[in-house]
Amino acid sequence: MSRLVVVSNRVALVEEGKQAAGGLAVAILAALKKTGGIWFGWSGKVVDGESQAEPTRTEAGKLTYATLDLGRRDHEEYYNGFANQTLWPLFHYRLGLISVNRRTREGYERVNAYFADKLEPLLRADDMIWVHDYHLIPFGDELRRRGCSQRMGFFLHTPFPPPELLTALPNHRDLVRELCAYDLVGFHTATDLRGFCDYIRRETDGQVEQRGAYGSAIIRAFGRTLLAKVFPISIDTEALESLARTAGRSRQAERLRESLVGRRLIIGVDRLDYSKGLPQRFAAFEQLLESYPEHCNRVTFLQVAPPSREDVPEYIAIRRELSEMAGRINGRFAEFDWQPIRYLNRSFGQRVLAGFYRLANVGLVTPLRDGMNLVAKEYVACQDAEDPGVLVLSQFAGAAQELGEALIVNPFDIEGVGDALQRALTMPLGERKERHAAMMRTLRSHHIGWWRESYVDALTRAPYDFPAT
Ligand SMILES: O=P(O)(O)OC[C@H]1O[C@H](O[C@H]2O[C@H](CO)[C@@H](O)[C@H](O)[C@H]2O)[C@H](O)[C@@H](O)[C@@H]1O
Ligand SMILES: O=c1ccn([C@@H]2O[C@H](COP(=O)(O)OP(=O)(O)O)[C@@H](O)[C@H]2O)c(=O)[nH]1
Repeated sequence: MSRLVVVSNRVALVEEGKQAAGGLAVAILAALKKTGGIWFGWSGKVVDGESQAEPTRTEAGKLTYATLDLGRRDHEEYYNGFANQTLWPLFHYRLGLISVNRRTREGYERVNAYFADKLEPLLRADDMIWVHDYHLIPFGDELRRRGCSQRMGFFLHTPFPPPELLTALPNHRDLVRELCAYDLVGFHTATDLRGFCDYIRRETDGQVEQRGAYGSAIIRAFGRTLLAKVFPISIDTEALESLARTAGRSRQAERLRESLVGRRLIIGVDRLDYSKGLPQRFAAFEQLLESYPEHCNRVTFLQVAPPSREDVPEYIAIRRELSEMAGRINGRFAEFDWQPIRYLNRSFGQRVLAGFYRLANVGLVTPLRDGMNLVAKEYVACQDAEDPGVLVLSQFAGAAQELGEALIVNPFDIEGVGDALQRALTMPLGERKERHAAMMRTLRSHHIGWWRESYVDALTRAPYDFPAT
């Protein structure tokens, strides 16, 4: 079996014997432990001056972590700049928020080239290379320029926008050409795959041949043949189910339960990101209290929102906006013994979250656009099958394409989400159980191991030499 080399912007260094945080880290570690290999990327540290000259290597059995500290300028232009102020809003359909400038684009290309310089000497001829996310689109092309002919796959964790939006980016063609340097390009949903195929058809001389029931296409473009395919990421369903059974009785979950003194609980858990639709969500909760005043003093909304990408101006703005909204709504509806919104700018570990999900009558997941949204899946997996809560889910989260039994909402329709909350809070047990059971069937078959194995299996078969039709 070939060795696997995983490349991602963030590397989750896990101490021997300790548990990795987050489904993606668990999946990648499981894949790497099987085949042995390297996990390469940014260390998460920013240093004064230049980026680190040589990677720091940490050995853990058959696995080597190779990480690089980024210099301040590289971090600013590559991560804060082009990745998070251009590609992130563009890929989340937010043209009004994109900033376009040559300096950050050059920084992005420079850091990708520098990463390729540092990984190339560590590679073996029969390695399989799996690159993750929008930070690293040019990375495969950079390796190819250095003569690397190994099998290379890319997985995009965000949405891929339709060509009408993508063409707002200067030099958009270069970015898509770089994507075509990979042998396999994975997306979360059929919508994302369609955006990519439409771009190839409309903006290049390339050809698209659609295949497969679940969504895949052979792409011939820029002198290369590659497979583009849908691989919806998921969670470790079984592990979360068993975690939630005991986590519901943990000290923190008990404290939360006691603090509610019999009130119902709505929960939201998101990075503090404008893509997550938090202002609209707060407004929808306000709408619930306004339209259905019987819930006043009977329902609490807990929103966990750890700050994210704090150097980027749009993230500073959304944080201010949400604090003001929470203050205003609480000021309007609170009683001396009840605070309607508990808004927390901090993160919690998976075990605590599992206990909180288990207690919550409603999981409220309303992004304006989201690649997948693992929180939606985690909420469902953590419910008690005999008395499950209800998932209210945005139609614009990738997860909605699999979890059709959730209450699917349009997050821009504040009154509609308010009504969905009312429906969720009053849904009869029989309907709750049916919806939950159907979603669990999906999550049990499409779990994180299935995602990882399907992707690695497809990459193993590269390079693709499909006969032209
Ligand atoms: O690394 P950060 O800048 O702190 O951001 C955290 C991650 O956010 C994004 O997550 C996406 O991946 C999830 C798993 O596939 C998916 O469910 C979600 O919809 C996406 O938003 C980002 O794409 C990651 O690279 C970041 O590490
Ligand atoms: O306080 C928190 C908030 C979130 N998460 C985890 O972070 C991930 C968020 O993934 P998702 O796909 O929902 O969104 P992203 O942040 O990747 O855009 C999920 O596994 C959450 O359980 C966490 O561990 N602690």
